[in-house]
Amino acid sequence: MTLKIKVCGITNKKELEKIQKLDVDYMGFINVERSKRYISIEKLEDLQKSLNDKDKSVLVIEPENPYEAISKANMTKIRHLQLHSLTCPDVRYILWASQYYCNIKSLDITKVVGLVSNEKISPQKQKEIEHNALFASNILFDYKKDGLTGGTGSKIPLKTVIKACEIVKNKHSNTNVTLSGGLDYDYLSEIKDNLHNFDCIDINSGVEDSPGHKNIKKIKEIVKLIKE
Ligand SMILES: O=C(O)c1ccccc1N[C@@H]1O[C@H](COP(=O)(O)O)[C@@H](O)[C@H]1O
Repeated sequence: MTLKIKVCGITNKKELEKIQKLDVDYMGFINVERSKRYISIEKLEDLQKSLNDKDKSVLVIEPENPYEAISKANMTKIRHLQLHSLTCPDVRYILWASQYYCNIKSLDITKVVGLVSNEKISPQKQKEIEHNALFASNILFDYKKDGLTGGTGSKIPLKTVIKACEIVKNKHSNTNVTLSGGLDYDYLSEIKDNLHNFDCIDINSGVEDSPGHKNIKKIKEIVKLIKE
């Protein structure tokens, strides 16, 4: 299977239109207030009108509870959610309640799991990864700093994230794994031979001129490196 590419943190129509012409599989819109790439639900709805393939949209959120996640999926009609908060039972509830109450059939959930820079995965972290692998359709591994994930621009040690990926696949081989955290062209070139471990890569701050402003040339170089 070819490695998929998600470009995250798109904030404006001009860049969206250029990015969607590239061989990119997913486009992420960040509705997390603490983010420098934050966009409101209203702006997001407007951007969605310029998208040729709405199935490529990913709504990146950090909800306080499952109801907030369901409500945002309902409002935006985006069927891929990337959750930077909540627990496994919450994810289960979102999947059930979105079908039961909102008639949302196929909600696709990416659960973000934060990893830190020390190389060992603790038994507790292993459990967290295994539980998430059972309920989410995709696990996104990101660098965790001060208890938070998202937009840190920092890389997870490769050994650690490959081990984490093995834990997911051993628990539930159908669950996809996305590599994230400070990915840029130079790093991706360096680790190219290890990318077969993952289903998708998520590029964000590593392809920007400034937060929320994507450098199309940098994205094109990565697309060429991965897809050609
Ligand atoms: O990018 C942000 O500002 C952000 C803030 C809050 C939640 C998620 C955010 N982005 C996601 O963070 C990862 C890694 O980004 P980076 O490559 O380290 O900049 C990526 O999945 C974005 O989707």
